[in-house]
Amino acid sequence: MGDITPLTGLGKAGSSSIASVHVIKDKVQKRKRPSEENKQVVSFVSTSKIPRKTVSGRSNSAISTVSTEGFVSIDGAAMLENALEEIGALRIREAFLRRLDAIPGPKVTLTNDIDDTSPSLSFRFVDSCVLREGVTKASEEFMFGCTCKPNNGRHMGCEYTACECLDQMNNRKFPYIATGDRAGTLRDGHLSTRDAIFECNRLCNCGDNCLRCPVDLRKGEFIDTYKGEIITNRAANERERAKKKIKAKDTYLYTMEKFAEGNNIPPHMLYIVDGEYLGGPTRFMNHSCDPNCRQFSVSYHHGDMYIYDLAFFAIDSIPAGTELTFNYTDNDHTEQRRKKKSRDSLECLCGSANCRGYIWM
Ligand SMILES: C[S@@+](CC[C@H](N)C(=O)[O-])C[C@H]1O[C@@H](n2cnc3c(N)ncnc32)[C@H](O)[C@@H]1O
Repeated sequence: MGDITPLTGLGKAGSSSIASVHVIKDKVQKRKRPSEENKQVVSFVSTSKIPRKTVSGRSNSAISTVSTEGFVSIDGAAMLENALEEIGALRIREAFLRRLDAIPGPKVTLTNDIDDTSPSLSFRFVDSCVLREGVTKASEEFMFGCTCKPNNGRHMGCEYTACECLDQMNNRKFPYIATGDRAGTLRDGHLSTRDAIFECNRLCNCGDNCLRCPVDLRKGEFIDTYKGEIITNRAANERERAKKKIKAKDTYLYTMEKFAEGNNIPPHMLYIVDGEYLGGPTRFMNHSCDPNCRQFSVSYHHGDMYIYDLAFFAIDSIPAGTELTFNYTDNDHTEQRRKKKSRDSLECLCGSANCRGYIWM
């Protein structure tokens, strides 16, 4: 993607703050489409490694002085400034919590048990992607649904049938488990692949039970999709350049390149989801070299190779309170290892035993 390296995962800038997404176990309503509605309850914990930021943008360290008696003395003006900063930070947090409360569906909470930094208020939660200038979806006219019998005479929808929606899937196998304890979760056979998932859509004939209705965070469970502004490659380059100028480190760009190779789509034609300013809870998910989630590409419009869902699934059973992570560069380990350290290399702070040292080189 121009002067931005195409990524299977997230962006490429340097490292700074690390807010993270955690699971809080809760029941999720039975709903039809996993990647749109069966979002799990998550909480955020900021594990920021950057120095404390103040509302005024100045460091607090400049306003405390150590007296000869060895006590910390703070003058009146500095105390006032400190108090105002605290109030400002509190207001930001309260405003952010109000935004979290307003997210439809299961409760999302935010905690920061590492430091006193506040989340940015220039970020807003959205429940679906926002298409920006130059980005177009494939026309609905080209959308088609399957011709399976409603619920296939049972309660399972159209799995294990000649469902046309599976035509684009490797080996034509329905990717979800239909019955038992893990009903609705991704099959182990699929979890170990990077294969895209093609699902039924509103034009399909198969009925309401076709898809999944998970109730807990089990292995293979759908978590949520990555949401944000969908922008062109050119716009993404411009945004990256602007960020470089101000030395901003965190990156939230996610390139939709799953179907590029098979369809000869050149990098400059690809769309990118930017979750920095508009996004969902998964925009806070950090990278880990030993992740518990993986992103899968899920498509409903079988003719649209540019826009699809970036859906996260648990690749293990995840106990409540565990940070949700995924591998930003996934299968690119070998390629990453071949690369040399550069200005854009991002040191990995995941702390896992098999940490490869860098998220990307
Ligand atoms: C999508 S954001 C993740 C959420 C972000 N930490 C936040 O607070 O909003 C991606 C950025 O987080 C940071 N990050 C995520 N995982 C990291 C890791 N394992 N080591 C170092 N930095 C990480 C990097 O700066 C990266 O560009």
